[in-house]
Amino acid sequence: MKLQIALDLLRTRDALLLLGKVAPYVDIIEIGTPLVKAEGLAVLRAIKTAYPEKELFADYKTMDAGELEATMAFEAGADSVGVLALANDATIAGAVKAGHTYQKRVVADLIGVPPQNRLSRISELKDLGVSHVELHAGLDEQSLPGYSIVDLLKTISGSVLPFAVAGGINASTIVTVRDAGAEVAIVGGGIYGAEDPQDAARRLRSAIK
Ligand SMILES: O=C([C@H](O)CO)[C@H](O)[C@H](O)COP(=O)(O)O
Repeated sequence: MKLQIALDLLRTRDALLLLGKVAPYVDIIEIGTPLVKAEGLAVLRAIKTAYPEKELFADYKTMDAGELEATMAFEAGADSVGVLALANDATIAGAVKAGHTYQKRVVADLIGVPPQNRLSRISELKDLGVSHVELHAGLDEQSLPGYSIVDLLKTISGSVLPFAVAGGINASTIVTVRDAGAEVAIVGGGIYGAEDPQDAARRLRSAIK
């Protein structure tokens, strides 16, 4: 299983400072939605230039204009881009088309897809040419009483596509995520919110190696 850091920060400078401490422990660098909204395409260029050997994921959460937004991300250096699974099939198909054009990856983010609909939507996404999905409880959902990553993981069992998982993963839960069959564990707050982000990243890496 790969480890992806979600840079949900607001400044490129802070993202680069954090990466200076944690990059050796992660496989994929995610430009978080708040960061790309704050800094635009320049943050993709800056981080790809600083870490050309790392896979760069642009967390666009695209809901419309799939081909255009994916193209923008790919041309700025992203190796993969996120489109919302809730988007219209035409949006998904547009993003997939850009992925083929640039030979890069499109990940469909299941955030907001009701649990009972997830597996059927994954099958539809596969038919639309999507190759990877993300099982995702966002920051707001995580803050609700009773949120449990174990319950989240139950809803992906039987997926016909490889999946990443995001939803408040930390050093105590990452092994459960791996054992559920995830291809990628995405960790944001568990690293950037830790007292010692480098130690947090090191412990996450050693838990799954
Ligand atoms: O995608 C995310 C969220 O929607 C804010 O943009 C996070 O990057 C993702 O949830 C991972 O972060 P943590 O849940 O803090 O690990």
